[in-house]
Amino acid sequence: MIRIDALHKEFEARTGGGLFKRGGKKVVTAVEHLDLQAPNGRITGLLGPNGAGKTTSLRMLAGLFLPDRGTIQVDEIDVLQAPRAALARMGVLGDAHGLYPRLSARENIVYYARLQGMPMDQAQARAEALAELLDMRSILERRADGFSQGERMKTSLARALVHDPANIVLDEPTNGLDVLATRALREVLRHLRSPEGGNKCIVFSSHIMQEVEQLCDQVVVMSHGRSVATGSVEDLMAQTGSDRFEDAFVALAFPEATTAASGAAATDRQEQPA
Ligand SMILES: Nc1ncnc2c1ncn2[C@@H]1O[C@H](COP(=O)(O)OP(=O)(O)OP(=O)(O)O)[C@@H](O)[C@H]1O
Repeated sequence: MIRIDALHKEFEARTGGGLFKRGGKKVVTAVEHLDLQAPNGRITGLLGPNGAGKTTSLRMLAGLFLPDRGTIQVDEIDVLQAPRAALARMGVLGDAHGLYPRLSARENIVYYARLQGMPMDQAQARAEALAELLDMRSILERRADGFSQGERMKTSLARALVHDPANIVLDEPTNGLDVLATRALREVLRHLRSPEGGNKCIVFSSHIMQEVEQLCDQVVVMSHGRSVATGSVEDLMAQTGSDRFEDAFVALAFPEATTAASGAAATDRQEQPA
């Protein structure tokens, strides 16, 4: 189970400048008071437009960035106070897959298992089991440097799952995948969520509505760094009075655009000749 409370992160970004001019600095609030609760046996989607703060939130969850404020707990272990214990309970698939190109898929997985303190025979057995689960037997002995995007994703996912973590965190996992690879990933995530797959707590970020609609039990909509709505796809559609999830998302994530559009429509109606 993952719980995030009042998470806040700002960055100092450089602005302007040029060959003969010094640039300035500007504070960017990437995540502002974010709350999220992701239970076990459920897939929670973090859905938001570009720049909403999804990656920054997941990086803080994975212990890669320190938040300015707020708390993150993984199975009730505080990520800031006990990062190693919290990370041991998490499998993280980041945006940069970071495989060792000279190692085979098997060696990449086994190496990571050994870093987690797993004995060699157990690490090899785990690599075999994950190759079966992720349908990657045919690439297991190949070096990673020629891998396609889908093959890289599978190898990275196997590496993230090597220690059988109870919590799985994925940042835009379907980026660059074709329809078959996307389907395969969806099936794996559904399996991991099920009692047979271990009732995992799965959190993934996306800006693709269909992805979230098909997979998530719960959606947290992010906009401008904040969580602006939480609920099932049906809840969010009912909350916004929308027939389509895309409309619900636009109404929640871009309220200013929706208000402006309905204002313009009202003006148009008033200006219609009788
Ligand atoms: N290292 C950084 N320095 C300065 N600004 C940053 C940094 N990392 C993120 N930001 C800013 O924080 C905001 C949130 O970025 P983030 O990458 O978390 O969004 P996102 O929802 O993952 O977007 P996308 O879907 O485009 O990947 C953006 O305005 C981004 O420019």
